[in-house]
Amino acid sequence: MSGVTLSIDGPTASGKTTLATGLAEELGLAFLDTGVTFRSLAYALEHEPVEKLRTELGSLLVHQPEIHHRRRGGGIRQPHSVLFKGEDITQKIWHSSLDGNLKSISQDQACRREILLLHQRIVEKYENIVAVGRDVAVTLLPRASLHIYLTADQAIRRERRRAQYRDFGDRSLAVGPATARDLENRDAIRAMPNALEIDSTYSPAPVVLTAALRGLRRYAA
Ligand SMILES: Nc1ncnc2c1ncn2[C@@H]1O[C@H](COP(=O)(O)OP(=O)(O)O)[C@@H](O)[C@H]1O
Ligand SMILES: Nc1ccn([C@@H]2O[C@H](COP(=O)(O)OP(=O)(O)O)[C@@H](O)[C@H]2O)c(=O)n1
Repeated sequence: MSGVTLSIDGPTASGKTTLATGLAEELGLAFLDTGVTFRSLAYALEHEPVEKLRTELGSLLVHQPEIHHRRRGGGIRQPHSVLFKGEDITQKIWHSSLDGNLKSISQDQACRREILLLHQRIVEKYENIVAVGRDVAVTLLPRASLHIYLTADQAIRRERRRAQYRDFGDRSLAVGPATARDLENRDAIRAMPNALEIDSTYSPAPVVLTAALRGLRRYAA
């Protein structure tokens, strides 16, 4: 299968990253986590005013997506990384103290437009890519081979996040209900002809991956 593009949207801790990684590994895709860019801007906002981030984003921030080999070849060919003004900030963007900044960035429409331009320049470089976020089907990859909306009950998502970050005391455990943007996005995806909605509440990650691969075969055939 060549020219595979996939979008995955859904609320916090629904399993987007897990599914994207599985698909990237299975199919040898680049993996763009758009949330990483939002988190990087939240970090950058500690150092630069938002006006500068908006107008100079393309030169201030370099986001390299992860690139996977096909499963039999194995492993990650290039790990994801983010450089801000040349400094590698990949490990610095997860701290819960950045939650307020993250909210400001994600609600700033001008910032969202600049972030989208940055992501469009990234996806143009890859023939085979999976992108993950909150609005990627609608904004970034409207012509993807398959659009996945992944969901799970809030209590389950909260429990998963708590388990995931058990050994990372400085990370945010905030898991809210699906936001208005999530629901608007879900409805837009439901209206797309090549869309697949997966509820992972009672489905372990390998089952979700199998469902996504089956969906891809159906729509990309
Ligand atoms: N289908 C699933 N069933 C159980 N746990 C899962 C499932 N998918 C992901 N997880 C776990 O839930 C946590 C959050 O998943 P993650 O992929 O980081 O979510 P997101 O990217 O949507 O925030 C991780 O610890 C992951 O291993
Ligand atoms: N395409 C995107 C990606 C992330 N975001 C915001 O950035 C935050 C961090 O992204 P993330 O992918 O790490 O988020 P979670 O799924 O872990 O909540 C999200 O909670 C959203 O507020 C967004 O608004 N649009």
